[in-house]
Amino acid sequence: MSAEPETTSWSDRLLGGFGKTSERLAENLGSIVGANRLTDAQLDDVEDALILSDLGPRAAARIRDKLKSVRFENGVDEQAVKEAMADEIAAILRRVAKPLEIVAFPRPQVILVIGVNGSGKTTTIAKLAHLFQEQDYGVMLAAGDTFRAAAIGQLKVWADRLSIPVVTGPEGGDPASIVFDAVKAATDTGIDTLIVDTAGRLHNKRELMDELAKVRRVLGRLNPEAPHDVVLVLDATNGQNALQQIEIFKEVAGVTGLIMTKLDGTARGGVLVAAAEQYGLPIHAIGVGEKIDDLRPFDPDLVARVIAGVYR
Ligand SMILES: Nc1nc2c(ncn2[C@@H]2O[C@H](COP(=O)(O)OP(=O)(O)OP(=O)(O)O)[C@@H](O)[C@H]2O)c(=O)[nH]1
Repeated sequence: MSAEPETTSWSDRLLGGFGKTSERLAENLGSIVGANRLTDAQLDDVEDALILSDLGPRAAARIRDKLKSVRFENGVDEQAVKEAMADEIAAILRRVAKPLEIVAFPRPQVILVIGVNGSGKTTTIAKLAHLFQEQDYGVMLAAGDTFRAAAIGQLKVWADRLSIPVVTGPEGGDPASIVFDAVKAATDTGIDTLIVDTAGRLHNKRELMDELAKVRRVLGRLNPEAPHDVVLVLDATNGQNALQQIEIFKEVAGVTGLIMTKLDGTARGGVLVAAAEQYGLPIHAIGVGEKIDDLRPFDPDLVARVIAGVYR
């Protein structure tokens, strides 16, 4: 039970983070009262509220369908409907909640992190590194985003702060050669996981695809299993555009899992549920702030209750 205070504060941060999302859902839901079943009109209202809260048409239709058969023993009211919604949102999220685990043998486990510029990629890499450090894993970073000098500098700053090694090259350098050096260094020094930053030039799909393909080829030469994970970082404030990014990066980079950031301060947190329902890709963690410990593996039941506005 020693983890209790930490868990509590994370729950509080989640509550703060998803506050706007659950407020939006409550606003759209309005007041609902009735006998033991939701009427068709009320089910329509629930479905609309879910869509307006960015949960997406598929998740909204699924939840509507499930709520149709729910019998509310103590009558229909807003709280009871929200509780029932929380159960169904949790069912959708449980299927995809999957923490990123270090299991590769031989080490290192190579994690490519991809995402458009500004999605929170670099910060997320630092937060992930911190999470792994907390679990006593040896972590190394590689600055594979050589497109912008600032990206390299930012990664170095985080590595210094966390006291972990980082392999960098010059601006405009070949990402594949940096990744090659990094894997060699990580292997030689017994590092458990190498987290690789990559460029996020979505407007030039061909170039990005070629670059990632080259990184993969080079990795494959050193370790046929690498990269073990290709994690797409998404900015929740982009709402439905985040879903389009999944579509494109799936095609370009073979995404194996997602991390959604900036769930704090946005009313669009419902997009997490839309992504889970629509793509079924593992969701490894969520970010609810700029601080180093603002990223955690996500607890689907807790997040569902926070979104539905029934936590506490
Ligand atoms: N509020 C909030 N801000 C975040 C979160 N994650 C990252 N940020 C901020 O978002 C901004 C962009 O994050 P970066 O990590 O630089 O994003 P990037 O995708 O690497 O972008 P470039 O460095 O431009 O390639 C920074 O100001 C971060 O502090 C989050 O979960 N919540």
